[in-house]
Amino acid sequence: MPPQSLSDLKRKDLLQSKGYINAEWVSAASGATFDVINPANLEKIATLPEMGREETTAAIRAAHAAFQSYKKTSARQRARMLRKWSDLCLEHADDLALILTLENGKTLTEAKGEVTYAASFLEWFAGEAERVHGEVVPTANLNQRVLTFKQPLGVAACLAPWNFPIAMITRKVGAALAAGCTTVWKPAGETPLSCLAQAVLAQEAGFPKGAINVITTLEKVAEVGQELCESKLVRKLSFTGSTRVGKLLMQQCSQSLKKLSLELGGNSPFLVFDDAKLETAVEACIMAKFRNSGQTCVTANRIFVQSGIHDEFAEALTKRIKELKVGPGTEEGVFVGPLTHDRAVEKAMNHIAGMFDAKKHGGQVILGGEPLKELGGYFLQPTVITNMKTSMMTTREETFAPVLGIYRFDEEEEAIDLANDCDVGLGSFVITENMPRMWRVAEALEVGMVGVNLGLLSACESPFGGVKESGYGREGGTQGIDEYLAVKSMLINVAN
Ligand SMILES: NC(=O)c1ccc[n+]([C@@H]2O[C@H](COP(=O)([O-])OP(=O)(O)OC[C@H]3O[C@@H](n4cnc5c(N)ncnc54)[C@H](O)[C@@H]3O)[C@@H](O)[C@H]2O)c1
Ligand SMILES: O=CCCC(=O)O
Repeated sequence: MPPQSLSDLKRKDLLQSKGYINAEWVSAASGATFDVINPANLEKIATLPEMGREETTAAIRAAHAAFQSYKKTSARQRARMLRKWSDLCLEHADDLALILTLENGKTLTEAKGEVTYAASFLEWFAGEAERVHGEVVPTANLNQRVLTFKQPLGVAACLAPWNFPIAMITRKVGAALAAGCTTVWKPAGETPLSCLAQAVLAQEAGFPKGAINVITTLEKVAEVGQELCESKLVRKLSFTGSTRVGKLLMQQCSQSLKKLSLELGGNSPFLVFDDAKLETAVEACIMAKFRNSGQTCVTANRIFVQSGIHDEFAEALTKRIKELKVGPGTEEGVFVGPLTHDRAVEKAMNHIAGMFDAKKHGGQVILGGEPLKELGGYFLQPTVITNMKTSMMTTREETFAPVLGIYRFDEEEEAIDLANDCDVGLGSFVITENMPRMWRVAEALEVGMVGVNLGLLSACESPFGGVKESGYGREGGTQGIDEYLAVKSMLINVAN
C-alpha cells in the first residue's frame, strides 16, 4: 500500500513546522499560526508560523549579510552544492513526494515526477554556474578595449505558487544560488511544507548560513509581499502565480526598481488540425489538461479542433477521460486528484455554471460538470463541454481545473486568430502531421512556448515563460541564470 500520511515519512526531519531564517528554525514573533490542509480530505496536516513584516525584514537582512561572502564563492563551489542538493532530492524523492501529495493533492506518481523535475533544475544550474562569462567587444576606438562580465544581483526573493511548490522553488532558487545571489523564499500558504523540506536538504548540501531563508504565511501574504517588493536590499524578485498578483507586485517593486521575473497566468490554446493523428491528439490533450488536475500555468484551456476531426476527437477523448480514476493522490491508480483549495472549485463551477456560464451560452456538457462532494475533499468531475463559444468566461480566463471546453474551427488562419485573441500568452499546443503548418502556426502564435504533438512543455533545458500579460523573464534554459545577474562593462585605455 502506498504511504498515506506524514507519519509514513522515512526521514521525519523533512517535516518542519517553523520558518527558516539565518539557519535557524523560527516561530512568528507574534506567536500567530495557520493550518495546512490536505485537500483530499480537508484534514489539518500541520500548523505553521504566520509570519509578517518583522520576520521578512530579518530574513532579508540575513540574506544580505550572507551575500557579502557568498558572492565571492567560486562557481565550482556553488555548482558542487547544487549537485549535492539535487542528489539529496532524488535520494529522498519518496518523502518529498508524499509531503507534496498531502498538501497539494496531486497523485504520488505526479509528485515523484515533480521531484525529479525539481532536481533537474538544480543539476542544470550547477552546470550553468560555471558557464557564466562575459565577452571582449571589438571597438571603433583603437585606443580602447571593452569587455563585459556578469555579477550576481544580490538578495533574490523567490515567490513560489501552490501548484508546483517543489519544482518552482528550485527553478528560481537554483538559478539564483548558481549566479551567486542569496535568497528569501515565500512559498504559497497552501503548500509551504515541501519548500521547508527543500530548505532542510539545501542546508545539508552545504549552503552557508543566511543564503536560504523561508518565510511562512497565509493570511499576511500581502504584508510579506509588500516588504519583499519595497526593501531596497532585495535586488531581484521572481514570482509565479496569478496575473492579478503579478501586476500588484510590479507596482510595489517600482519604488526600488527591482529586476523582476513574472511567470503569470496562461490560457493555453490546444490546436488540433484535420491532419493530426487521433491517438497523438487525445493523449497529448489528456496530459496537457489533466496534469495536476488542470492546475498548471500551461494547462490546455481552449481546445480548438478543426471540423474534419472534431467529432471523432471529441468522442475518443471523452471515452479516454471516462477511464481516468478520480480520488486522493495517495490511492493507487488515481489519475485526477483534488483541486488544491476551495477557490479553485468555486472558479471552475463559475466557468461551467456561473453568471457567464458555458451552459447558458449554448455549451453542451457531455461529461461531468459537478463537484464530487462524496469524496470528502475539493474534487470535481473531469468535465467535457462541446459547442464552446468565444463569449464564454473560460475563453478569456484560465479555468485551472479538469474542465475541458472544445471549440470548432474550419481554417488554419481562423484557429490562429482565435488562439491569439487573448490578453495572455504563455503555453500553446499544436497537433499536426504537416510540417510546413507546424512552422507557420508556431511562428504565428503569440505565446512564449509551443508544444508540437505533445502535451508537456516542461524541461529544465527549455526556457519557460510568456508574453503579453503572462509576464516576462525566462526560467530554466540557458537564459534562466541571466535573470539573477547584472552585466558590468569595463572600458580600458590602451593608448601608450
Ligand atoms: N502561473 C501559475 O502557475 C499560477 C499559480 C497559481 C495560480 N494561478 C492562477 O491564479 C488563479 C487564482 O489562484 P489563487 O486563488 O491562488 O490566486 P491568488 O491571486 O490569490 O494567489 C496566487 C499566489 O500569489 C500569492 N499572493 C497572493 N497575494 C499576494 C501578495 N499581495 N503578495 C505576494 N504574493 C501574493 C499567493 O500566496 C499565491 O501563491 C488560478 O485559478 C490560476 O488561474 C497561476
Ligand atoms: O505551472 C507552472 C509550471 C509548470 C511547469 O513547469 O511545467
